[in-house]
This record gives sequence, structure tokens and C-alpha cells, in this order.
Amino acid sequence: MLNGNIIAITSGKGGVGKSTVAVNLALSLADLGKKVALIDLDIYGYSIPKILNIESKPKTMNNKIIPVGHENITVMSMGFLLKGNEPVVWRGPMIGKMVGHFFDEVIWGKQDFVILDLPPGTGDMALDLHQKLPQCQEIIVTTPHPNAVHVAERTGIMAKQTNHTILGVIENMSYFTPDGMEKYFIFGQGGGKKLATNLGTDVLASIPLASPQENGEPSVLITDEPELKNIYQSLAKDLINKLTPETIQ
Ligand SMILES: Nc1ncnc2c1ncn2[C@@H]1O[C@H](COP(=O)(O)OP(=O)(O)OP(=O)(O)O)[C@@H](O)[C@H]1O
Repeated sequence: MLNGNIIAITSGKGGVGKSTVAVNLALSLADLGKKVALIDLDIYGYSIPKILNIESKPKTMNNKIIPVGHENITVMSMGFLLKGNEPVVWRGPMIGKMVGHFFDEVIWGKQDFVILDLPPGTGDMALDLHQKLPQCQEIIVTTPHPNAVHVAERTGIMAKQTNHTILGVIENMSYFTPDGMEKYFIFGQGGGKKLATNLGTDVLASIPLASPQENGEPSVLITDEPELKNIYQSLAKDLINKLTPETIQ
């Protein structure tokens, strides 16, 4: 059974950095000494094993699944249960069943925080989650781009309609600072703030666009970027302070 503060990382559109935020937040909370589980619920679009470069697979004990330990967090993903880069070709009800297994058939142990990486949007999974985990709280990730903000607002409205608390908004890809130069607001400015205001919540963090490394991939993990690490550490501290022991489920 899941326990601890359960926080779903959601977004309206895909590609805004939801999984990246989920991973970095989980690692940062763990760096602060918290016990953290990270569950990749993006069943069709799972990406956490790749982001964290995890090759190991979960083991089983007495018909229960033992999640994968990585650095100082515990991780579960659909990607662990498939060979290679197989697609998941299931209809909605099967997805609901799998999510149930992730919650009930995995030996989670005692956790302080459970970070859920949801698929983007307001589909079956989001609805399922509202029913299965009414105590779950949400963080909505958007870029500052007006289209991303517009779609993210619907995710927030759904959270409210189903009585999930919105902890706040994270604006990802907020700006880019070329070496020694000023900030450029590539996707516009103020999108995260607008979303937060419309939903009656706050912007918890604004995260810059990372520069590409030599291999062309942006360096998006706190383990590689000190500036990013500072931003996420302060976000993790704020969340720990906000979610006082009284609210720990
Ligand atoms: N701040 C950032 N700077 C640069 N690149 C980023 C940043 N955040 C995320 N990315 C990159 O953007 C891409 C999409 O990120 P990610 O997979 O986290 O998005 P997502 O919202 O979870 O997408 P989906 O829901 O479609 O899986 C990845 O290649 C990731 O490395």
C-alpha cells in the first residue's frame, strides 16, 4: 500500500518537462533525507527508466513486486516490465488495472513522499487517480508558452473538480541564459504566474532551459547542474515545510 505524502506531477500538454521535474523533485527530497518513491504512471509514454538510465528490473517476493532502488530513491515504471522499447497497446481499463497493481502489489515500505509522474492531460489515468488516491495532491508543470498554459489550466480545473489539492505550478523552460549574457524568455514571460493566478495557487519554481551538452542532449538532471540543484533543493525544502507532519498521511 502507498503511504506518505502523495504528489502527482501533472501537465496539460506533453513535452513540457513533467517527467524531468518528477525525477529531479524525487532526487532532491531524498537528498534532504526523506524516503521517496517515484512511480512512472505514464504507462504509454513511460520515460523514467531512460531519464535515470536504470537497467535493472524489479524482483518478486511472495507474488509481490520489489521496486527498483536507484541512488537514494525507489522507482517503479511500466518500462521495467517490458523488453526493450516495446509499446503498450492496451485500452483504458487495462491501464487502470496496472495502476492498481503498482499501488497495491508493490512492496513500498514506509515512505515520506511518493512522487507520481502522470500522463499529460485529463484522460482515463487522471480520472482513475482521483478515484484511487483521493488524498493525492498535485503540482502542475507548464512552460510559459500560452498554448501550454491554456491546456494546463484544464488539468488544474479537473483537479479542483475532483477535490485534489493543487500544491502549485512549476514553470519549466522559463528562460535561457547564454554564457555571460542576459536572460532570454524564449517561450514568453508570465505564463506560469497566469496559470497559478487562474487556479488560485502559487508558482513554486521557475526552471531555466538547459543548454545542450557536447552530445546534443540538454543537461536536465540536478546531478549534473549545480544551478538546477539549488532551484530544486529550495523547492523540496518549501514542500517539506508546507507538508507538515500533520498532513503526512
Ligand atoms: N528545463 C529544461 N531544459 C531543456 N530541456 C528540458 C528541460 N526540461 C525538460 N527538457 C527536455 O524536454 C524533453 C521532454 O521532457 P519530459 O519527458 O520531462 O517531458 P514530459 O512533459 O514528461 O513529456 P511527456 O508527458 O510527453 O512524456 C526531454 O528531452 C527533456 O530532457
